[in-house]
Amino acid sequence: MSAQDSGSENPLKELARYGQSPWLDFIQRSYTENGSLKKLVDEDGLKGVTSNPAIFQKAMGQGTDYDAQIRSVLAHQVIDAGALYELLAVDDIRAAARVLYPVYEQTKGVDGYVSLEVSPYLARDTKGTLHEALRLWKAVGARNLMIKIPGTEEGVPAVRAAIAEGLSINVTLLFSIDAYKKVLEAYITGLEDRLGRGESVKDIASVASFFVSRIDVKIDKEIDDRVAKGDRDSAALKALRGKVAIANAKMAYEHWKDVTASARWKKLADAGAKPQRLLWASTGTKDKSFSDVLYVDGLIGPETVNTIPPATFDAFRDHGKVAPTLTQDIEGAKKVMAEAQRLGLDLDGVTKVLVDEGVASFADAFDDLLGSVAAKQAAFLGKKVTSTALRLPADLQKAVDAELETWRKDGNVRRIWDKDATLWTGKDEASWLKWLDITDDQMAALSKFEDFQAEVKARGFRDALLLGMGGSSLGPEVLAQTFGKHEGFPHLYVLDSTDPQQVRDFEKKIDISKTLFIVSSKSGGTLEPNILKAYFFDQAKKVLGDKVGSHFITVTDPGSHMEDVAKKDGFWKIFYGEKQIGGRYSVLSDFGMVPAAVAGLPLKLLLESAQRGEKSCAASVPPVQNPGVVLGAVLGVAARDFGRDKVTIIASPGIYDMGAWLEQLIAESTGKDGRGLIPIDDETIGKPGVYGRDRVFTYLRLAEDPCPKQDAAFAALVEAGEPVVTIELHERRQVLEEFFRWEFATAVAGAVIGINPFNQPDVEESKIETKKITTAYNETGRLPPYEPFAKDGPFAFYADPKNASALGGGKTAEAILKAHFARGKAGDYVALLAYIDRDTWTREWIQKVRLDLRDALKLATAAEFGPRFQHSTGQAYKGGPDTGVFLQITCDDEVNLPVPGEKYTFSIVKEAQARGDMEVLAERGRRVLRVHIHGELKAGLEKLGQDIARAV
Ligand SMILES: O=P(O)(O)OC[C@H]1O[C@](O)(CO)[C@@H](O)[C@@H]1O
Repeated sequence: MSAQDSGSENPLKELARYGQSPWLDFIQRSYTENGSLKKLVDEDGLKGVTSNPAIFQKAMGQGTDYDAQIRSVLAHQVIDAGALYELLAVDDIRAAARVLYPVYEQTKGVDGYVSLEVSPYLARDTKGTLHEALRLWKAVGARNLMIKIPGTEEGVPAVRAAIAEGLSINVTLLFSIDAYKKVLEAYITGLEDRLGRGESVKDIASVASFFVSRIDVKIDKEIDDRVAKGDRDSAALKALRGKVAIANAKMAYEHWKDVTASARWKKLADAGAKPQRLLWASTGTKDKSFSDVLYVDGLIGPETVNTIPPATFDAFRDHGKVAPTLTQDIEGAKKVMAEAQRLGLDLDGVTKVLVDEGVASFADAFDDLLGSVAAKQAAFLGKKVTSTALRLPADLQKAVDAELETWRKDGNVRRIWDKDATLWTGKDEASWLKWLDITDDQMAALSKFEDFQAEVKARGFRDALLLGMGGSSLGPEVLAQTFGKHEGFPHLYVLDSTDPQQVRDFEKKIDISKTLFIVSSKSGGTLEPNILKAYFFDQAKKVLGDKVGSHFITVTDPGSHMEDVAKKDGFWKIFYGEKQIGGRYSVLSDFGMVPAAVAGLPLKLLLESAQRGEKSCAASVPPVQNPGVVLGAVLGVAARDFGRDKVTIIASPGIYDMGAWLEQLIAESTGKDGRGLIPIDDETIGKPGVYGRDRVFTYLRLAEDPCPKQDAAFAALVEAGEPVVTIELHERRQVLEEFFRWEFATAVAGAVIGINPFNQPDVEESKIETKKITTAYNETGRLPPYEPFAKDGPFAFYADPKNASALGGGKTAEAILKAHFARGKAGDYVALLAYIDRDTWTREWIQKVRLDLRDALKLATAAEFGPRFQHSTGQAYKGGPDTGVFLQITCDDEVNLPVPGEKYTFSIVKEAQARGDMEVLAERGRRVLRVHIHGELKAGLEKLGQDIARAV
């Protein structure tokens, strides 16, 4: 017969007679909304509510309670999973606090509290905990709130500081008397700090959450194990089962009594301070052989709280026994403790482990919770965000899963956002991470770009020509190619070549008198944008006279040479880059935003898409749900553990140019120290049989305009068991989301393979070699001599002695090419490095040749134009894995153009760049051959293509 059936008082209510307040260790929106919580207050004398990450995980991770609010938040905000969780949690806490507020008033602030825990990730971080405690306190804004802080070594100083700040604190995860003593001391000292400053201590409350049942679980297990092994103290050990936790709690209470009786406390009490009450937590019975109300029945005493899980709460209402047990039989409790010590039960060890496990399990629960929120968010956003499907061979998938779990356990996503360089090589990585939150800054500065956009429109430019290399041109090129010309705005062209023919081609496309020139260079010292600026400034001056400067703007880092040039030449505007963002990570900084503004693109929408990318990769999004981490883990693990280091990028025709931007990002970031990923961009997809076993295929599929041929080819790859990552962009502007995601993924892949993804140590070398040659030319008017080792028809072949001798002495083009390509073996790649005009015809030509090579050799191929690729994939070719077989292709220039102020011409620069490139490749022991085409280029290329096809 239950206590209530028998007509006696409700045991829960009766607790009050002995000075104990029952709180509920549970919170759930529907429970608060449907009046269940209020009913407990009214009928059971409930006096408080506690929550923790595990409780929220149960509440939010399952069911649909929160769906309506999530949808409405997502309709108005671009937000990350952590911030979204917090909005929901804060609302829940506020709602529960409203229900409990009458209790708070009636008890004059002794009871009626609702607890909200700081992020469990901060359990070892004093500063972070305090900051978060203050932030949450403000966010909830309820007097009857308690912020929950773990009583770890690092948490204790935060408790003191938070108390001193006037917060009410619930100190959680206490298992040992020692830890509890420190917490009580922190509380008292915090109050004293306030008093010392002349501040009131009246409105502050605190509880110390002493965990009970978890101790028995551990100790009883130790007992059972020893008994099972036939311990000679078996009988004595068994007698302690289910007793140590309560005895331990009683000892804590004895300490509390001593301290609150002290003169030190009396001083605070006289000033109106409330004692920090002991709160019994973890009071659900785990061992079914014990009473289900063991940890309530046994711990009833004055000025204490028991926060009771719902099932135990119901059980206690039904058959709880109310008696002043906490202060009874203290001698017995002492004996239990002494006996435990005599028998060698390791209570100290157990309580230490329990703290670590407690921290870890709340962190696990929080990961789980944030993962559920992130997954829900992605599902509700639907086509507003890109979606990703992995189809990986089982062994790769397994390794990726393991990597993701390691990332979760180690909190690596947070380490990225915390700018922890030790995630990579522990060098200067932290100084290169401003790209992480640049999008938020840009959004805040939106009006600056919109005003500029309006000015550009008002000036009626017909064309815009961006001059830059690598990170300063490839992002803008994607924007220009993907979004096209916008009514009322100039046509955006991007020029990143020193090939005089190509420079001339662009000059012909534009009307100089109606062109806005964008000189784009982070360092401001890069050769190409400088000489291109010199050339076009000179040309424009002929047309525009003194007004020439008003047709030029620059995007460059503060203090750069280009800033000086722009000031001297009276440029219309100077936009600045961020010094803490490297070129290839700069597309969401002004390096992308300025050309986007010029081209008349919808800036807010684009930034919103970029922000979606940023938020989906936020510190709060656990690895499995984090699209940047997942992609980075796949690419990193595939390369590191499976030799699948050729990241093959295929994009739908509408967004094909993404590949060129990705090439630089991936290659320059990861290709160093003999390791890295080799991007294979725009290699027409073939049948599964044409590939080696060194690929990961990434398919950027534009769902609004897909290519059926690509779809079918990818389906065949999946069928054949190749690793395929399909990223679906539902609309074009999601390229901005993907910009961020790939930046993040590259940083992750860099950590997985163990390199610094933010430097480019090998690029500099070829620049130095180039400079030597152009300087020599300026001094002598001639290029240094350079002799081919063989000639055949229109072709002259060059190589350093080592490479030349490796080619076996063949004299014909076919024989030389055959010997060269025969050097490639499984797992290698072939790269065509063409220092020629990059136009439709040459692009088709190079594409055909690379496919001939791929299909014959079963090797991955790269088709690159110089000097463009030097600022992109060049780093990986020189510093990455030694798996490249390079054919450099150069030509006589039919057209040449002067470089104002220099003796050398564009043609000389291009030659110097090709030689510099070749020299460094050779010096690094790479397999490289140069073929120079004399005479007419098209005929020469056609013949070269035929010779290559015959050779392989
Ligand atoms: O913007 P800048 O400084 O002119 O540099 C252009 C490109 O050159 C590189 O330094 C490589 O040479 C890239 O990293 C960079 O994106």
